Amino acid sequence: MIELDGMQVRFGRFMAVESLSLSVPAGELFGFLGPNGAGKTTTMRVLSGALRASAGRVRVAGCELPRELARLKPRMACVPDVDTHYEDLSARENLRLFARLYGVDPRAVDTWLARVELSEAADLKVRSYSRGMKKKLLIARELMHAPQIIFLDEPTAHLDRHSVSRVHALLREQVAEGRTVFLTTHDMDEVEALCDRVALIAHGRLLACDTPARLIARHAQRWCEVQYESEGRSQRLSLRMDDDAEREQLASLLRTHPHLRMHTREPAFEEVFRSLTAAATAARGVPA
Ligand SMILES: Nc1ncnc2c1ncn2[C@@H]1O[C@H](COP(=O)(O)OP(=O)(O)OP(=O)(O)O)[C@@H](O)[C@H]1O
Repeated sequence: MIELDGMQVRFGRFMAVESLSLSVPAGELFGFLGPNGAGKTTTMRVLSGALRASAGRVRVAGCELPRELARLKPRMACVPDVDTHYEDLSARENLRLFARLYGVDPRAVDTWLARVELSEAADLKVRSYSRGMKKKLLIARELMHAPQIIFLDEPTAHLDRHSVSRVHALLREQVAEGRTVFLTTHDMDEVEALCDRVALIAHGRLLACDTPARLIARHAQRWCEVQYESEGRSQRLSLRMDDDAEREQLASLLRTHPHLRMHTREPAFEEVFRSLTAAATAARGVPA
């Protein structure tokens, strides 16, 4: 559904994305992650046709970009990280307007208002909406025409926990129906809960691409939290179980402190993100 081959984006002499190659099949929920300024939004703008790549090949839903953008547009949705509503219209009026533009059955408007839990507020002007409500309206507006490929820039930023679950459920429904979802996020719990696969970029370069579970197994440490008494004082230590010296230190403590308390900490995706981005920053000679 998405094929990037050696895609580059330069702004003047600054290289924002450097030779990015990625392949995302149909029906996948794909997360695109990276620290601030990594090149995520820039990449998404290229994929959705808002920006031309400086080099490389870009293919989305069978359309070669930028040449076949007009053919891609009706098959695609793009939920940006800024609101683009008509603020002086109500939510219902906004959706009706876009339903007409997209050639969608107007009855879908009420269905989508209900799906994003905005039925009660449907006739209020969007100007009075909270940021979370505006984001949910934007998602409804963009999903209403059943696009094959859905791009979302931080779709759950500013949403409360209940709304995050609602949006996650909606996105899972989309992929269950064979559509493809490509989203950016800074929320590492969201990555583990939602994404089939993720790509991690920093400084415009791809660092890793795999399932969250495989990335955790490969890049996250297993920790053991240890608590024991020494010279009348309580001591706490976090020891890495993949490090020979620290494993030996634990064995030694177990011999000398039989009442030691310990528990293992499950590795989380947060640690994959931290370790890979810190290594990428160090490789550029910049202090982390
Ligand atoms: N139009 C532009 N002109 C010049 N530089 C730009 C332009 N757009 C983006 N950049 C630069 O390209 C780099 C990547 O920006 P981008 O917005 O893609 O990052 P991001 O990964 O989405 O970051 P964030 O998580 O903060 O949203 C940044 O250094 C940014 O300043």
